[in-house]
Amino acid sequence: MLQIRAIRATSLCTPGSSLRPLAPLLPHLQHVSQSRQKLDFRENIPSFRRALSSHGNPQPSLAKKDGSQRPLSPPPRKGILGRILPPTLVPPPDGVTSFRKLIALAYPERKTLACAIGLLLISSSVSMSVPYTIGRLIDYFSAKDAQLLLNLPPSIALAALLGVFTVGALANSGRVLLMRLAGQRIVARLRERAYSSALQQEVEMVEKDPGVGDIMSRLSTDTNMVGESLTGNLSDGLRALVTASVGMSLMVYLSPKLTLVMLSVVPPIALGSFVYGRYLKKLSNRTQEALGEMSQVAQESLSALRTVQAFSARKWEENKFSEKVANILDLGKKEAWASGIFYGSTGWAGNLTILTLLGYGGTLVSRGEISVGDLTSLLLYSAFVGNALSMLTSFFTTLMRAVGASTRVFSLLERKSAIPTDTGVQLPPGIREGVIKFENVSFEYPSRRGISVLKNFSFTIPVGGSTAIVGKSGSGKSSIQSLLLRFYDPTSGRITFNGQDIREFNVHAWRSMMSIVPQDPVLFAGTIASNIAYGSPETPREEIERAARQANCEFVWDMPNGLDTTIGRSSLSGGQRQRIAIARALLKRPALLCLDEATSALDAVSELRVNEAIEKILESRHTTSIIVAHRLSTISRAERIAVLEDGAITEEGPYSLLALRENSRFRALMDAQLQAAVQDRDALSSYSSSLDGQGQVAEEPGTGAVDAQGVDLFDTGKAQKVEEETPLR
Ligand SMILES: Nc1ncnc2c1ncn2[C@@H]1O[C@H](COP(=O)(O)OP(=O)(O)OP(=O)(O)O)[C@@H](O)[C@H]1O
Repeated sequence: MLQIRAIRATSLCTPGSSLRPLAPLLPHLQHVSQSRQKLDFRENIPSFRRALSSHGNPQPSLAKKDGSQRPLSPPPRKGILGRILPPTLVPPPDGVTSFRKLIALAYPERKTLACAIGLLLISSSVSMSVPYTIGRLIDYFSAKDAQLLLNLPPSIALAALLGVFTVGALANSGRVLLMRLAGQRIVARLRERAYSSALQQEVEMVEKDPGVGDIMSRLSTDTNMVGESLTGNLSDGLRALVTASVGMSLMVYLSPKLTLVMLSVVPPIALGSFVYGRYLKKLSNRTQEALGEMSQVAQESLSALRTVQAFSARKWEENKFSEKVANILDLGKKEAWASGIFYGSTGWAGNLTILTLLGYGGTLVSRGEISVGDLTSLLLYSAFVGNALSMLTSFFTTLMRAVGASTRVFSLLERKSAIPTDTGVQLPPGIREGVIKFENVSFEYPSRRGISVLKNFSFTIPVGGSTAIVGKSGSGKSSIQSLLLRFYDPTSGRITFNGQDIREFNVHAWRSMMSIVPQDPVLFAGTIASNIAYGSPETPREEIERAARQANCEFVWDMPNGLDTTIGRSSLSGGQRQRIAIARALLKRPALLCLDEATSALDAVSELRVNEAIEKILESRHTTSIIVAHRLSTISRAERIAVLEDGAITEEGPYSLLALRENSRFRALMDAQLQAAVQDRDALSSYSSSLDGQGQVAEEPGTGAVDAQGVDLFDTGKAQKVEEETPLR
């Protein structure tokens, strides 16, 4: 997930009937929680609202001060309720939609679930026969004329009962097994789809809002909750429903009067369950959000453990994490209180019912209206029914949690990226080369509206050759590359390729022509070979090897397993990672290469090896290279230089021209490096003379400054490499 930019760049790219009366309220519950929390990105990310309006949202909208859009008129209210009730009372369709989507998720498992439900009916029927059988047994042993089972001899009747119970137990095992299997498959599908959707989102959404931690929690906890509620919970709910309805019918059959007494406690419990379920759903949504924030904090600090330890910031990080944990704990406490009160009061109501049944039932027995066996069966059935009702409550609360969790999963699953990946035209076949133009491009980062990075930026990148973009740190050099790679789209203006707006191209097709060498290349867990062939696992071994040699990855052959050496995120040095990234880029033979040179200083030999590798790319006439350059040694190798200041190009031309022009913006910008180069040159001269004339250093033309590889940085012709050993700095 953290490596989403790299991945992008390589173009990888009928609920229980007892609940039916509550169904119309579900959307309302959901609406309440959505309005308080950031459950749905579509409602909460200004960039997403903007994206909706710019990607075919038919609703006319007005721009708000913060740059977001607000609809000109509220969406039309549909349905009879919509026309009769005031807007605040009309349940929004989202909740029901989520509910339907949940059911739709289980659809592929319909056969397994149907079998499981069949087994459930068998096992429940067997369970429901137990209280009746016990009643018969008691009457059989206490009264001489009573029958045990269908006038059968006792031994056969007992054997038949044993057989029935065995069948019930087998059916129950089968039900649990099938439900769990279906649940796991639903979770697996949901995770795969949600992950795929996350990989297709624009980088801003994944990197910033809601962030990696939140998405991870959607992929793990939320999906699990959804799968569990659709299978295990659904099965338990159905079982409870069967138990409650069959139990109740048998109670009516045994004694309608006693059943009526029991029913008097059901409505208050049902109401309590509903209120409790509502409250729990709200808490559950907030807990999931808080968990996401906690993961985000942990993920951030653990992935930067070196920095945390180097700055002895453990305590500080612990405090940040504790804050998030405390938030979850608070919510957990609220849930604990609600559960305690709820279960305590329902238990108390249950016991009161049993007492009433015993008192009133005893009177009926003494009057001879029912037998002792009947009273026993009734008591057992009422326990069964009470248990089933509490299971229905937990079914309802789990379902509410699942609806909350599913809203979070669905909002990720169905989110359309601000940079759509499934639209746009393919590039005309064979067209790999073309002039790229930035036409009056202005750009602001979605997370920093109001702060212009580029202002009316116009710039032409000719076919082939290399262009180095230089400018102060933060001047927007990398942003230009991000726009080219379509990690973002311009706020206004356009970027064209052969005259066509690049937004019209399918983003995968566009990116497949490009390659990047980022400032701090990311390596994935795997072998060096798999990292070089990233995104193209079928690449022949010889090509991988050739690319590695071209990119000067000679260090690979010093490793125990060469290209098959397993590496991780940080198991190589910066210079080595850059060279692997260059090999990766060379292997792709891109039409357009964006290279963001590392700012960190490399030792002279590493710099030489990296620069030689870069030069291989620059030499390719089939690749147009755009280099965000920091080191003079790299800048001097580019054919053209563009100086970027205050979001616009202030100077453009070949290196030889800009380096020698008095008062050029380029010289002002690179002054410190040029001075250092002159000093290096002096040091080099005295070192050469001390070697008794062994080292030859070019004196003319230019000012005499050379870079670490002996390239004359003030050469008025194309920078020439001095034929000598790499000098020491
Ligand atoms: N993802 C982002 N979200 C918000 N602002 C950003 C983001 N990336 C960069 N910026 C800001 O945009 C401006 C330009 O950044 P950019 O990385 O393009 O500069 P740069 O010239 O490449 O800098 P450097 O040479 O230090 O790499 C900076 O002010 C930076 O803080």
